[in-house]
Amino acid sequence: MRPSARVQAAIEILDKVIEAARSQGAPADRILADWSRGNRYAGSKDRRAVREHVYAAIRACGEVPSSGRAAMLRVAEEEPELAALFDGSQYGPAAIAEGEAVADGGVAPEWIEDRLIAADIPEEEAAALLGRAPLDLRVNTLRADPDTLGLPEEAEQLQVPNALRLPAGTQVEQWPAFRDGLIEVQDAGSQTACLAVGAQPGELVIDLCAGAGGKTLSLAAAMRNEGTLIACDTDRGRLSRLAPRAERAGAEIADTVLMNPGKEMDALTGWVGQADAVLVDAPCSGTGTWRRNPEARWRLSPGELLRLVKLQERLLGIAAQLVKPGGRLVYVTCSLIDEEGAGQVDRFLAANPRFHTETLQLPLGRPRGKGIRLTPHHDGTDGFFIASLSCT
Ligand SMILES: C[S@@+](CC[C@H](N)C(=O)[O-])C[C@H]1O[C@@H](n2cnc3c(N)ncnc32)[C@H](O)[C@@H]1O
Repeated sequence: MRPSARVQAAIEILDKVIEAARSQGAPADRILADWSRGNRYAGSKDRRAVREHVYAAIRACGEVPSSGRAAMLRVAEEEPELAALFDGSQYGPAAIAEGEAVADGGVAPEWIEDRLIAADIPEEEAAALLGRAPLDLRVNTLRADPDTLGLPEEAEQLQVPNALRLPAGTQVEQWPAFRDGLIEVQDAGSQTACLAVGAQPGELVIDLCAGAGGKTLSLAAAMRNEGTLIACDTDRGRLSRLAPRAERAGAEIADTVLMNPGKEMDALTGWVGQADAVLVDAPCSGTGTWRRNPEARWRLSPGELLRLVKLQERLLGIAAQLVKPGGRLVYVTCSLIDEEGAGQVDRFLAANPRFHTETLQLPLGRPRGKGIRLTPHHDGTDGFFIASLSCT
């Protein structure tokens, strides 16, 4: 494909991404994959270039743009080489007309920017939310020794124990170390959240929102496969991905529990007041993960944020019932909005006098309210809020 044809393809894909964002349709990655399947003439370099154009435009536009072309013109305003490709050639985009609409820039829709400002996220921190995430690995200590693990590429050792960093886009899936479960792909912020749980061998630990088990596997390693680790979720598809991952990682103590949304306690009655630690890695707006999923900010609405805040509050209430006296409840979100983080914890503590805040000693992050906050700008990780609450 000629460079201008790649730009036109990206514009057409962006039109679909915009439509899908408005109607909560397919994510951008799926739309790109469909385009690749339907346009076999596009080689791997074409596909990579088109993808880069699409994501550059998504990152560049804070609000949902009016069209794919307006979004691409936003990028072209900053990049003269891209603007030159609007040349009206066959398969390329039409020449730029005078006064043509260009999408607004900015970090996010205004109402979200207001929430970030209220959460004391200054402009440069907010901009870093849209950078490119490196590839972080966790050495799986159930299978490997971090000191003797040889990897095919130079990996930077991070402050977080067992965490390594490789450049964005490194393909580790084919590495024997990955196939054999010696390493896991896991953001260093996510690894830090697991450290906050302080899971010990022999304990009963419940991962209430385990998803596909990214944190569960880390907890199993911290527990050295000794004790009981219960991984719960309401999403059958996600939870079903945990078992093969656990097998690869040699995480033998992880048991899964599928819960009914709204009736979660029905599946948890056996553990009331029993857990040494409960991790609530709550469903959230994901404002801290825009580096991986910049389109998420086009899909969030005030109503959806409110729904998530209420769900988080309910999940905290469930977790509180499971923690034994002397045990801990660790609350984590990958959001930087206070309503989902520091504010949520303040409300919980006010309503649950049995719980009080534990001071966390973590290798990354800064205090925020009664917890710790990690940001891409300050910590080089996804954005997280982490709080540890102990039960008397
Ligand atoms: C942030 S993700 C968890 C990610 C996972 N812990 C990891 O490290 O990969 C939040 C999870 O909460 C789950 N969830 C949503 N509603 C829930 C509910 N009512 N009870 C438990 N989990 C729920 C979602 O299915 C999703 O997997």
